Amino acid sequence: MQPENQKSTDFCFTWQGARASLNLTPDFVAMEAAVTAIRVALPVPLRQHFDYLLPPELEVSIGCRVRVPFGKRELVGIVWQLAVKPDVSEQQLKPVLAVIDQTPVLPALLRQLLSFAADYYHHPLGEVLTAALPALLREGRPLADYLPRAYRLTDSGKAANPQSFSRSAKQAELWQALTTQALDEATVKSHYSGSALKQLMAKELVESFQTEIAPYHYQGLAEPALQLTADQALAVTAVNQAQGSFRPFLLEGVTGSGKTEVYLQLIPSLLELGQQILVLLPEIGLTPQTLERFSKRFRAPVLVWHSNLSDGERLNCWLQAASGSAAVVIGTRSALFLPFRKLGLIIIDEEHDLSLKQQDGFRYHARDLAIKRAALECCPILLGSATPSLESLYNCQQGRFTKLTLTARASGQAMPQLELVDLKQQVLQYGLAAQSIQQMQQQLKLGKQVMLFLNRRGFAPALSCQDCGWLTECQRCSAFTTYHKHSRQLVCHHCGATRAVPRQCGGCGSTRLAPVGQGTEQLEEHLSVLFPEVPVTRLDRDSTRRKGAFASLLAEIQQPGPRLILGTQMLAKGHHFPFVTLVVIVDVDGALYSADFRAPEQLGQLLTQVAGRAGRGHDKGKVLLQTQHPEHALLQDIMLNGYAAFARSALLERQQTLLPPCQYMALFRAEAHQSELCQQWLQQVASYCQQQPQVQQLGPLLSPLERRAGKYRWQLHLYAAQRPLLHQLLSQVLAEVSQWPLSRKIKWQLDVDALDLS
Ligand SMILES: Nc1ncnc2c1ncn2[C@@H]1O[C@H](COP(=O)(O)OP(=O)(O)OP(=O)(O)O)[C@@H](O)[C@H]1O
Ligand SMILES: [Zn+2]
Repeated sequence: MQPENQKSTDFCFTWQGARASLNLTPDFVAMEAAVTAIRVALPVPLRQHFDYLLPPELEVSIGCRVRVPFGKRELVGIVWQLAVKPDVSEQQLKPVLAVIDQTPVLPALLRQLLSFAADYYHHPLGEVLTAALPALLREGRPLADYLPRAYRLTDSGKAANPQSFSRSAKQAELWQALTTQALDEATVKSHYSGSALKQLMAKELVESFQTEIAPYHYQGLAEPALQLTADQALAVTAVNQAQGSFRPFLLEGVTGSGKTEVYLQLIPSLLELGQQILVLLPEIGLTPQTLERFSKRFRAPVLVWHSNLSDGERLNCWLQAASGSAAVVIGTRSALFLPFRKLGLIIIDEEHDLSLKQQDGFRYHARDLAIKRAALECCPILLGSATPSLESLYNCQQGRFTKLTLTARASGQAMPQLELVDLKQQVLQYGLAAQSIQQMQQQLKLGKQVMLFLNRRGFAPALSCQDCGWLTECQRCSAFTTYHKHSRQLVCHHCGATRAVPRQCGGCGSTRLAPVGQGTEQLEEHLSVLFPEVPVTRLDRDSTRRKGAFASLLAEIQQPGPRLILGTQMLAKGHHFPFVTLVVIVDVDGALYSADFRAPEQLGQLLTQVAGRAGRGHDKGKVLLQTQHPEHALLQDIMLNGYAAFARSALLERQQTLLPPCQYMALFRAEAHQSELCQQWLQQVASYCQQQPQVQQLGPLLSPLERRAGKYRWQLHLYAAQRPLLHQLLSQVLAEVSQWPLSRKIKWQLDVDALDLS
């Protein structure tokens, strides 16, 4: 019989045993004389292969890191293919300098995912790799350096005479502790003297050794689960039944319907099996509350992953995912590239959120790649939202996703009542209608909280001259500069340029400059005039800049008692505000007439999400929507029929107008100081693309934000009914583009499934 402890070491994570624990295919090949070159993925933004000679004394597996010469530099890359016929002549091949890993750091499944991503987004593999590997691994130190260490007595340590420490109590204390057991690094650091350790090691009485990271042991629920509603129970059963197979689900649950409880109840059965769960969130801001809810529920390690972690913390999370010692990882976009040992389920909350798509460099959509990952892992994936994207709804319609619905709030509370406030011919007080102020007063008097939504940070969108009408503009962008009263600056929200507030008008020299329009900073000031007794909490990018500020402002809101909460779209994202009974949407009119075909969808989502913050506790909620256009079809539709019906008709419209998600799209962008160069370059792309008449073109067009940071911006849209057709054309264009001299004079990008058309 196998002893118990040996069984558990089989599953333990050591780099010697990493191949087994990372589930790798046996692609280790001892290099033979016949092999010509190996292909290495390097972290450089170039669309080409990099082949190297492997000196006969070196051995390497696919997925291992190697150090190679690159121009005058040395780079750390990942072996991607063995035994390739090199792209260059044998004389030009340079040799690999060193092999860093004995066993792969990138398992086969992840390599497959990254290759897919590089192909799909037509992005250089090297940059895809950079997004996927923690920074410390890109530095090229052996992994063993990062594994946890522990301390134990050497043979002479064991034989040491206790009397010999009589002059050092601290050494005696540590030695004594080590006589009973080895101690891990963290324990030694927190409980014992560092210098005592150093001295014991110098005397060769104590030695350090590398320890293993073991898979987690699930110890059950830490708090009782809630009794599910019938809808919730159906959803949980459906996803549970798909365990062990790839199946995408969309959970469309109205705000406050208890989607999180569904996520929580899917997890225990997977933890029993030792599987891991990835929870993707669109924003860092949502990780603390989700972490709290998940770690309170399970006696199993729940980790977070986001860009605010230090390099060391990220590597730690990466190692724990790889070793199976992390049970649940809650993370933003790039968590989808973690090397889980056994992934059993992926959950994406707020799946409609645009932040799930990376908007610079490697422009991937975390939702779409997560679906690919689930397919590779053979596990279910659950996308949750109160306002699903038209993409996901379309996938349900096409039978690719299974739709699950939660139609009512879990608390039994009715959905908030929506009311349009017509601003025409009204005298407003600080941008608020008399009716809004009166209802705010009423709720505050009752001790309730009121939330005001205004999607414009700063004091005012611009300063204007009261004599000649001159407005403060950014010198580098086609945009006005926002007046920030607190920091006494004009800030461009597009390029970030700041300058001191001018004393005089730039047109006529008058000193009569005044703010135009209202931002959150100004509304905050006015609210404390209107309601001097009531505390105001403002949540926007400026008020949450300081580390920890966001969490402490959220904590304020969780306190009962009258309060005014004011903020930008930050407020709309998945937060649970139990004491808010009234939401006032101060101004949406700017968003009603946008040229972007996605604008109505996004506004519908935003309004529904903001409205969904009302009435989540015991008291019923109400939403006031202030507008100059109460007759606008979108507002009427949302108000009378709700998001689900609105989305259905929006999708129909996309079908009729041949727009995504009913068509596939890609966008070329060009930027340069000279506008004509961009236009010319895109024209060249457009002409080339004409060879494929089944791909429709729109443009080249000047982007809605014509100039940013001094550069003019143009775009060319491509649409096709069939994805392969579009992608084949894109590959052909990209091969051409690299040979055009003009390509070096401008900055260009390709954005597949572009969401940002600004
Ligand atoms: N079955 C249940 N019984 C009682 N209360 C529940 C149940 N499920 C969820 N709740 C409670 O309902 C509230 C709202 O749940 P939750 O925050 O999960 O909603 P949500 O669907 O994620 O909302 P949103 O989309 O607005 O973020 C929470 O306080 C939660 O504890
Ligand atoms: Zn600017």
